[in-house]
Amino acid sequence: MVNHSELIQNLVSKDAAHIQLPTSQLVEKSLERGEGKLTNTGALRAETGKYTGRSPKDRFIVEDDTSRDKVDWGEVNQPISEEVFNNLFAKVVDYLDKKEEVFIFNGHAGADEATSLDLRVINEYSWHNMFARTMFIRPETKEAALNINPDFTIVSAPTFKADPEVDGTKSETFIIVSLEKGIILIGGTEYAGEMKKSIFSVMNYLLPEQGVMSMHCSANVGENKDVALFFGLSGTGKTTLSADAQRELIGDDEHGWNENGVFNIEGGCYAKTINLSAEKEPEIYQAIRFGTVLENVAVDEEGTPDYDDNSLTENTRAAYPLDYIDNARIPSVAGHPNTIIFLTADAFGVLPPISKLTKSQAMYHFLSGFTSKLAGTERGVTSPQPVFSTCFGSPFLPLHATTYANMLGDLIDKHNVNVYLVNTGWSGGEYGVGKRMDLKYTRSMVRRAISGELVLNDFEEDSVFGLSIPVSVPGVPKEILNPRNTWVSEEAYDEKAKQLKESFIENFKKFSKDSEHIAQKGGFTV
Ligand SMILES: Nc1ncnc2c1ncn2[C@@H]1O[C@H](COP(=O)(O)OP(=O)(O)O)[C@@H](O)[C@H]1O
Ligand SMILES: C=C(OP(=O)(O)O)C(=O)O
Ligand SMILES: [Mn+2]
Repeated sequence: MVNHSELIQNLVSKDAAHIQLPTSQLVEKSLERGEGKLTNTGALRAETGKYTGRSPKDRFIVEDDTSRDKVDWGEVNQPISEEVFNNLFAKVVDYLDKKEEVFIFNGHAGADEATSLDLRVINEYSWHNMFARTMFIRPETKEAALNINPDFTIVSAPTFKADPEVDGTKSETFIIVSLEKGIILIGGTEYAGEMKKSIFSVMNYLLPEQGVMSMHCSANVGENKDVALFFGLSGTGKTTLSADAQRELIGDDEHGWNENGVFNIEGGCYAKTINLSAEKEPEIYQAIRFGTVLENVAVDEEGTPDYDDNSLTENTRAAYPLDYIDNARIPSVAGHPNTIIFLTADAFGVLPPISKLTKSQAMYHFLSGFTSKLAGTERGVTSPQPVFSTCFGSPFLPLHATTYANMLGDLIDKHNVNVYLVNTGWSGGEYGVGKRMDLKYTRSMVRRAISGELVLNDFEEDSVFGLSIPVSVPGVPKEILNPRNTWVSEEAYDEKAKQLKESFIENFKKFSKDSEHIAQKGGFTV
């Protein structure tokens, strides 16, 4: 019998356990241990070796009495036995116990106190602990942190490699969530994003049970208290578009929505830095300083980061505390959203750059979750791959998609929310022919949607998907609004659009008969 809490307690009380080190000491430790390098921005820079993105094929949920009847098992939520988990857990803890040092952070996930999760992160690496300290919510004092009795504990040992034959994993890498024990076990990968996304998955399991909607979205709020949400799979623009000098940032990736409004789950942001520039993304650029962790960013001998260099990965990242964005709202809590934006990076170049959705179209597109997996965030993805990622976040959803969709539908109704579909992907042809939508145009469109001006607009209906396309948006060339006009050949556009529509229909078949009415109202027949 493995006594999990006793084993964790042994690690925590070990002499060489560094508990709740402040950022400066974590930076010092990381440098002293040779884990990273200080850049001339002040940010700490680390490399993650061969895993520069998430490893979804190595992610499991323990199948036990708690999870068995609740989790939507399948390719995303792969079951693993209690026995495999227990054996591996004991091995990993023993492995860490033999290390000279371990790093421990206590904190929270969820800015709403009623549903906040108390957590502890035990790391082999100092820079990982700095990442955890940056990305989760930091308790106000060290004393408060030490008093935390965690609901969930992450145990991360990147240099521990599993032997699939012996350990029952699929490879040397594993991310295993035990909902019953409140433990997340990570080994074989140094990609720091696994930690934050595993806690997000846990919140996506726990919040709906408490009647709270959980969402893979960014959020910001304007002077008039108008809240906007941006849903989207990785790389579609959640972080970029939510950082806006004219609006307060609530958070860039994970939120809950309860009877009072929305709240951030995290205490930091995790921005993509590929091709980052001060001109295009000033808020993010200036957030890269002491206290920020740069992951897989190329740095020259003088310590200057080169954000255009993708030699290690497309998925280069910066993790910084929320308050490094000037106008961040902390505690990150706000009222009910007025506008919801679904971000899609359409690699076919077929969907309009912005369209207004009816309530049922919104439900249809939320369940479909059409977008592309962009290069880098998941292992093995090197060019945009069209994908249907239900709720724009299927890798992180333990429950059935309709649980989240029903909750969102009720909230949209209740709060009379305007919903837009925004294509931040390709225009003028598919990937390889056309080019990615210009960020400044996307920003203009999004601003007009949020300000409410677009609702008053004239719309034309697109013939393929029945989407309402505004006929004009100030600051945006008219000819790009209807994608059909941007292709060299209209016939080629029609052909591609037809193909995309068919894949929408095919994909929607996975939902039950109950969802058919959504498809029909969404402008499709199943
Ligand atoms: N039209 C556009 N809209 C949004 N982002 C764009 C656009 N064109 C290029 N990008 C780039 O795409 C990336 C979006 O990444 P990010 O905002 O981090 O996505 P997410 O937070 O959804 O994972 C950024 O590197 C951004 O500069
Ligand atoms: C960190 C990730 O997501 P995002 O790009 O949405 O922040 C991820 O998917 O690993
Ligand atoms: Mn992001």
